[in-house]
Amino acid sequence: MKITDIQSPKDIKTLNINELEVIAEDIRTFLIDSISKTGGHLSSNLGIVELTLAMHYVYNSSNDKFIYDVGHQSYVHKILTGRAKDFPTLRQFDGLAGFQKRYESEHDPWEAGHSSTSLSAALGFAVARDLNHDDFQVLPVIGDGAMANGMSFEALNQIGSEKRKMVIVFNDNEMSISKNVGAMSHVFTRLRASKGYTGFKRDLSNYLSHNKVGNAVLDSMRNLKNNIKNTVVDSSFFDEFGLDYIGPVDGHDLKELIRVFDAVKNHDGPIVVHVITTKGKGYEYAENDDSGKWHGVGKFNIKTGQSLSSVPFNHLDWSSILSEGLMELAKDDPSIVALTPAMCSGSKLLKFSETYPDRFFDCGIAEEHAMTFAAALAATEKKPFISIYSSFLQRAYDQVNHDVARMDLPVVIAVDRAGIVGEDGETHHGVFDISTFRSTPNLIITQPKDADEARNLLYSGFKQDHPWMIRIPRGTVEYKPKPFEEIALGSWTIWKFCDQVDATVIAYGDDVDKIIQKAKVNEINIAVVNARFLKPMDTEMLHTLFNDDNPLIVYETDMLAGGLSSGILEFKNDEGYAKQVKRIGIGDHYVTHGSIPQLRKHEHIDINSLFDLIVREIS
Ligand SMILES: Cc1ncc(C[n+]2csc(CCOP(=O)(O)OP(=O)(O)O)c2C)c(N)n1
Ligand SMILES: CC(=O)[C@@H](O)[C@H](O)COP(=O)(O)O
Ligand SMILES: [Mg+2]
Repeated sequence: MKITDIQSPKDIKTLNINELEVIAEDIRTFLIDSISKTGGHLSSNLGIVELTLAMHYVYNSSNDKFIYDVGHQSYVHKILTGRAKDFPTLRQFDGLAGFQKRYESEHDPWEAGHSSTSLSAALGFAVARDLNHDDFQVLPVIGDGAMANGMSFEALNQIGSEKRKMVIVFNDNEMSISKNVGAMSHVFTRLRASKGYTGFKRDLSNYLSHNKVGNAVLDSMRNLKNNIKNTVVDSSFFDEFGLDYIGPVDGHDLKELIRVFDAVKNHDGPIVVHVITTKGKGYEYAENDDSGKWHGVGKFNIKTGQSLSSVPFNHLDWSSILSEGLMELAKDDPSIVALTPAMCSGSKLLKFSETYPDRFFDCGIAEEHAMTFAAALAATEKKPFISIYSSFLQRAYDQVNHDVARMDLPVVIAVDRAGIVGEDGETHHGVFDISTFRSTPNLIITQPKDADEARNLLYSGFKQDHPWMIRIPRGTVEYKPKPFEEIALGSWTIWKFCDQVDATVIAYGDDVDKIIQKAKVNEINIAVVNARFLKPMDTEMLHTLFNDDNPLIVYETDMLAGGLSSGILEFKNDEGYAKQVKRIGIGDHYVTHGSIPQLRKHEHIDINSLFDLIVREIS
C-alpha cells in the first residue's frame, strides 16, 4: 500500500503484523523524505511510528479521541487519517499544520503547540463523555518531557481522584528536545528498568495457560480485556496518583503494542501505558542526536544530514548574539547565572552550560518555576539571565508579575522568538508579550534594532536594578561585535532623511534599519524613530513628535491591542494632543503558519504595506 493512498485508519485495520511492519518502515521513509524537503519535527515522529500504528489498529478514531501533547509528534497520526498527500505543504502558508488542528480533520479533537495540556484535556473529554452517557476511549499521548511539567501533575492529581476511563499513553524516549533533565527523569529511568512489564507478561502467560486459550496471542487478548485488573502491575509512581499502570512496553514492537492496547481497551478507569521509544528511530543522524538538533529541522540532505538552509555572510542568529554577549560578561562577573526552561539548544545556551556548568540551570518544561527560581536568585545577589520564547513566557505571566516585578528584582529576561515566528504558527508566534507586560509596574521592556544594540541592552540590563526584558526575533542579523556601551533608560533614537521631513515612523527591532534603507533608496522624506524601549517610552521625544505637523505612523509587528501604539495613544490622550496617529499591527485574531515574509504580507505588517501608508499620508 502506498502511504499516500491511506485514506483513513480503516485501511490498516485488516493488515496482519508483517504487513503493518512494512507500513511502519514505509512511513519512516516517507517522513524522512518529506521532512527533508519541507522541514518539520522529525525525531519525535520517527520515534512514534509503531506506537501510532498500534493505537489506530486497536482503537477507533474519530470516535475514540487521540490527543497528542504539544502535537509536534502527530505526523504519523495525520498520515493514518488520510493527510499524507498534503505533506508537501507541511507548515507552509495554507498548507498542512505542524500540530493537530480541529479544522483539519475530525480525527483531531484537540489542538496544542504548548506542552502538557493533554492530560487536562483528556479529563475534560472523559467527564463530558460520562455526563452525556457516551461511549468512547480517550487517549492522551504524552512524552517524558511534557509529563514532568507542572500542568501534567495538576491534571494527574485530579485524574487519579476522578477515576474516569482513559488510556494515558506515556511515550518515554528519555528526551525532551534534548536529553531530558531533572529528578522526574530519574523516576522514569527507574520505572523503565522496573520488572513491572516482565511481571505483567508472566501474569499474562499464567492467565492464558489457566484459561487454555493457547498461543494465538492477539485473539487471546480479546478474552483478557475484561480481566485486565488481574494483570495490571503496581508502579510506585503512577500508583501513588491512583492510576493503574502497564509497562514498560517496547515501543517499536508492533505485536506487543497491539497486545497491550487491546488488553487495556475497555479498562475501567485511568490506566497509564508506559511505552519506551527511541527518538529519531531509523535515521542514524537523528537517532544518535542528544543535542536536540534533529528535533525540529529545516530542509536537509538525507545522505549527509547537512542542513540546506544557509546563514548570510557575517550574520548570526539573535539568540547566539545574546548568549555570546552573556559569555563575555559572565567571564568577569561570577554572579551571572543562566536559566532555560527546556530550550537550551534553541536559546543557544549550550556553550554557556559547558563553560559554566555550576552557573547554568535547565529547568525542564517549567516556565513558571524557572521564572520564580530566577526571581529568588536575584533576591540573593545573583544576576540571573533567563531566556524564554515569547509564546512560552505566556505560561509565566503571574511569576513575572507576582515574583519578579512586584519585588522589583533585577532579572534579565531574554524574550526569544518575539514577533511572528513562521512555520510553527498560531501557538508559537511571540506577538502578545508587549501587550501582556506593558501594564506591569517596574518592568522594563526593550527590543534592539541590531546586534550592537542587543549586546548593549544586555550589558545595560545587568548594570541596573529592575526587571529587564530584551525581545529578540527568530532569525539572523549582521554581527561584528564591538565593546559594550551603556544605553540610557527609556531613550529612543531618531534618523532623518533630511532636516525637514514629511512624516515620522516609530518602529522597533530590526525593521528600523530596513525602513531607513528603503527610505534612502526610494528618497522618501521621512524620519524613523527607533523605539528600543517599549516601556518606559521616550516621553521627551514623544512631546517633540506631537508638537510638529507631520503625520505620525506607528509600525508594529505584534498585536495592536495594548502594544506600543496603544501606549502612544494613551500618551497623546493624557497630554492632550490632537494629532492623529496612524498605526499598523496585528488585528484581533490569531496568525496562521507560513514563512515569516508571507505571514507579514498576509497580515499587512510588511514594510511595503508601511510604505503604501506613508505615501498615502504624505501625498
Ligand atoms: C510550554 C512549552 N514549553 C516548551 C515547549 C517547547 N517544546 C516542544 S516539544 C518539547 C519537548 C517535549 O518532550 P517530550 O514531551 O518528551 O516529547 P518528545 O519530543 O520527546 O516526543 C519542548 C520543550 C513547548 N512546546 N511548550
Ligand atoms: C514544538 C515546539 O514547541 C518546538 O520544537 C518549537 O517548534 C521550536 O521552535 P524553534 O525552531 O524556533 O526553536
Ligand atoms: Mg521525550
